[in-house]
Amino acid sequence: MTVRVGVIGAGWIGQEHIRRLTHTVTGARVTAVTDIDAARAQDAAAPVDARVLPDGAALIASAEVDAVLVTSWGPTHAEHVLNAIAAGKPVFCEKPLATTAEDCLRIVEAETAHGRRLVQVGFMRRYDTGYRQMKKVIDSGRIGEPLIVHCAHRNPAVPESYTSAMAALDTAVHEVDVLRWLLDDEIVSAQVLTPRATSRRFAHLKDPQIMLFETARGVRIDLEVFVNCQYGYDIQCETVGEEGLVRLPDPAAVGVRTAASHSTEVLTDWVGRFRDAFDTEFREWIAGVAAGDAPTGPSAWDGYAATVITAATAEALECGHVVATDLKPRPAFYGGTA
Ligand SMILES: NC(=O)c1ccc[n+]([C@@H]2O[C@H](COP(=O)([O-])OP(=O)(O)OC[C@H]3O[C@@H](n4cnc5c(N)ncnc54)[C@H](O)[C@@H]3O)[C@@H](O)[C@H]2O)c1
Ligand SMILES: O[C@H]1[C@H](O)[C@@H](O)[C@H](O)[C@@H](O)[C@H]1O
Repeated sequence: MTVRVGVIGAGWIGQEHIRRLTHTVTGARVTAVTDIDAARAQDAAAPVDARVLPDGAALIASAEVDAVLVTSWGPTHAEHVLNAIAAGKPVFCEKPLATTAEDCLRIVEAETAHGRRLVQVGFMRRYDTGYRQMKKVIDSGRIGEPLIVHCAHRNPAVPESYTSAMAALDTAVHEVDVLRWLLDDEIVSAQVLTPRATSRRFAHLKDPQIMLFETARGVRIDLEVFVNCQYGYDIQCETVGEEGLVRLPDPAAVGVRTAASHSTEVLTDWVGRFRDAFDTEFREWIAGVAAGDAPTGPSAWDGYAATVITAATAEALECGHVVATDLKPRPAFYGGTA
């Protein structure tokens, strides 16, 4: 069966995923595209022979759409995801699931009432080979109980529209998700320290930031978010356990020795760094939809947790104190005990 996908939002990542679904993933075809910018929708739809539909509601209702991909702006996600659940169609939503805890909970309630998982959230790091290897090592017990995690998330530069709160909401959100999954633990509090600011930033921005998280089992996480680091796109993660440590590998790159130096290239953006992870994420999602299986990737509950934890982190930046995340108990529908 070919899964016919409708795409809502044909911007940067929407276009990336349209290309991916068309040229990389087998068993999928993009049949419909919509964007509030009609010209952009047309430009994205034409090369893949997809139909342009007037809005998200029309796309979700279309008989030519089996599954929905939401890649519009964050504040619009909840409406599209809720419409897809009402239509009983599988929906893949790029992060964030929604921008408020209330909207995330509306999605959780709607999916629970539907009685079967339909929603997957686009946290692609869970599909990265290095993170998957780290998880295997942690789960095997080889490094003993995890105690501390050291992370860095560095972007070369960000535009003027990027705000200090986005360091948590837009950037650290990836670590928040992948660490909850890696450690199989919940983040219970957040704190943010602001070192001396880099001169290579727009004046309104607090950059870099050091985020400190604590999990329910007492693991401490430090995360440097530095979005004007200049030198490249660099993701680091090291988990220290009672009997050893495991470190995320850097992407494979040839070593060059010349003129009395040894160097390897550092990537410059997330598109290249996580290309393989995005490919695997979409291959697995499409295979599941084609087989009629419920999604196994990041759930609406994970989307809710990420939104709540990153909001608490942004609040911690503002107030300078430790902020409790105060997550609701995980419902049984999502593997919890509540
Ligand atoms: N997983 C990742 O690493 C990753 C990377 C980049 C972006 N994202 C997420 O993907 C989403 C899109 O980001 P982007 O960088 O592509 O943004 P973008 O601004 O390039 O594209 C968004 C597009 O959505 C359209 N749009 C907005 N509201 C709409 C609506 N209601 N209906 C139809 N179209 C609508 C806009 O016109 C625009 O073309 C964001 O939520 C972002 O956080 C995820
Ligand atoms: O939306 C992007 C994307 O999620 C990247 O993976 C992250 O490194 C950036 O900081 C963020 O702005």
